[in-house]
Amino acid sequence: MIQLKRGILSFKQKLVLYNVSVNCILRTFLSNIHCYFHMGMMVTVLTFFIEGSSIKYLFKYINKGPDRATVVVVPANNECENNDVVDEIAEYYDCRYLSACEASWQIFKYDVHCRYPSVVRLPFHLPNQQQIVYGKDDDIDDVLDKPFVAASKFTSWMECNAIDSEARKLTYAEFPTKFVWILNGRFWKRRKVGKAIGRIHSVSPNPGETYFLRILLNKVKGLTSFDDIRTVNGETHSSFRDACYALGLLDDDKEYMDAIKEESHYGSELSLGVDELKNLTLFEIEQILLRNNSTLKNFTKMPYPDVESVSSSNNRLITEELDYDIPVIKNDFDRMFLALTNEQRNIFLNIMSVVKENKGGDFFVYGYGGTGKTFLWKTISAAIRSDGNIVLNVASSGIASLLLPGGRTAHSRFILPFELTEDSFCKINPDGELASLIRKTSLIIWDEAPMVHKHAFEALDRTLKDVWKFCGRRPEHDSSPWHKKCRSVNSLCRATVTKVVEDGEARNERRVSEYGVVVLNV
Ligand SMILES: Nc1ncnc2c1ncn2[C@@H]1O[C@H](COP(=O)(O)OP(=O)(O)OP(=O)(O)O)[C@@H](O)[C@H]1O
Repeated sequence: MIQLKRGILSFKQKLVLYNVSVNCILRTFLSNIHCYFHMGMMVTVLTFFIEGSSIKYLFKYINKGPDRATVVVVPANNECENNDVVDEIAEYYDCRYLSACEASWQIFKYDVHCRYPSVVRLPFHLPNQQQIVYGKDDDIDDVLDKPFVAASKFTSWMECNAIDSEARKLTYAEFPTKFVWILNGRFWKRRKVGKAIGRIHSVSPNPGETYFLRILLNKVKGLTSFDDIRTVNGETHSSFRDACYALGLLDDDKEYMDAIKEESHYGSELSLGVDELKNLTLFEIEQILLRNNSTLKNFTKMPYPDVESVSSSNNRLITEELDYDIPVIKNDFDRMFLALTNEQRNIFLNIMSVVKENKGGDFFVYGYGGTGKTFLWKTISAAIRSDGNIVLNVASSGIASLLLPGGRTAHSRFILPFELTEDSFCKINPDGELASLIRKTSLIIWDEAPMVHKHAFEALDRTLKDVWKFCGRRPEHDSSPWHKKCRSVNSLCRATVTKVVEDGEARNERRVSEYGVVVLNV
């Protein structure tokens, strides 16, 4: 932890520097954290330490791209006089500012990025269906005569298998570990140095034969022709699908049917009728297909589920939020609850009493960096989730959202518009799944709230009014919109975090309190 105390920069409470230049500070940092980054970025980081006293921002800032600026280039006075015609194209500059460090790095031609081991993409295709790229004016005969048509990476792999015994020991995906693709000659050659791994691109089951071919390529070695791929135990099958079955790579549905029958003996108390069970199963299949850009409607022989009759418990968002391992969460909660400090425990009990009694309330929590706010959110989330209830953890920034269990950015979770105005609304359909999720939610935790404009809270507030109006459960007499929502069904907490530095502590605290009042008044 670095803190600026009365003009003295201290590093881990050991190193104290007086009147040091930025370079010197940089060197100290570099030697301590074993990495390099831009001078400009470093100064920004230092500024953040000074203002935020948190090492966390170090990691936020090294991931940011280079700064951008709009620069106006004004001609010198004498140029203006001589040149009355303005040539906008000649005056247009598309530039990127390079800091001194980045510029030197580029000048010395150091690697800007590298990946190890390298990944070799392995295309594959059905017979005579290799992809060919050609221009609209190209002569088709010339195109077909080109070497890449006769020898694709995939067909060359089969040719290599025919002549090289080492090659026959490898599947297609393993091939690049021992062989190198020579692009100019269009052949595979044994690898002498280096390391690479192969990846066969995925294929959805929709195209059929291509999908089954991919399954075979991942399993079978030493194939020398398309016929060879379809041959299993000396028998050449008519399709790759049949070859998969013959190899036992695709089992029929019998094992699933047996499992369902067996389960039905144990679950005899289940009250689901046969039709209900069929409908629910079809609904689940439909959900899986929808996630893969398909639908049961594409399969004419398959029945379609009665979606209306499937209860709201099939709301995907609600299911996801309830899909926690409750015994594990309970253990986490017990451990964290015992560790809470008195201060944390008081806040915890205050918030939880509001949640449990369904009273509704708004809370604005702030404290120094590292004082255990995230720890508190985790404990509260575990308490609510272990009771089988829903808590929505959101944060103003993506990085802060990663620290929260099941966290999302507020923009993503509530579909907040990027350009916020005083009339903005979130794109939440009051009749939709997200609205149902919000209505079922016991608590919303919004981390780092001061990082967004108050219009974000106002937009959410307006939208939530619509969401609650839709189900007609909001009491009319209440005066605070947030409160109305909370009180009607759920309790709701907007918890915010900010950092207060020692220098100007009182000023910052006042600003934070003022912001808290603004947010709570939304
Ligand atoms: N009551 C506690 N018992 C044990 N460890 C705790 C407790 N409170 C906080 N910690 C630990 O202290 C560290 C800092 O806490 P935490 O990240 O929650 O602080 P924070 O206030 O959220 O910080 P920031 O504002 O920088 O995000 C974490 O490692 C956390 O696990």
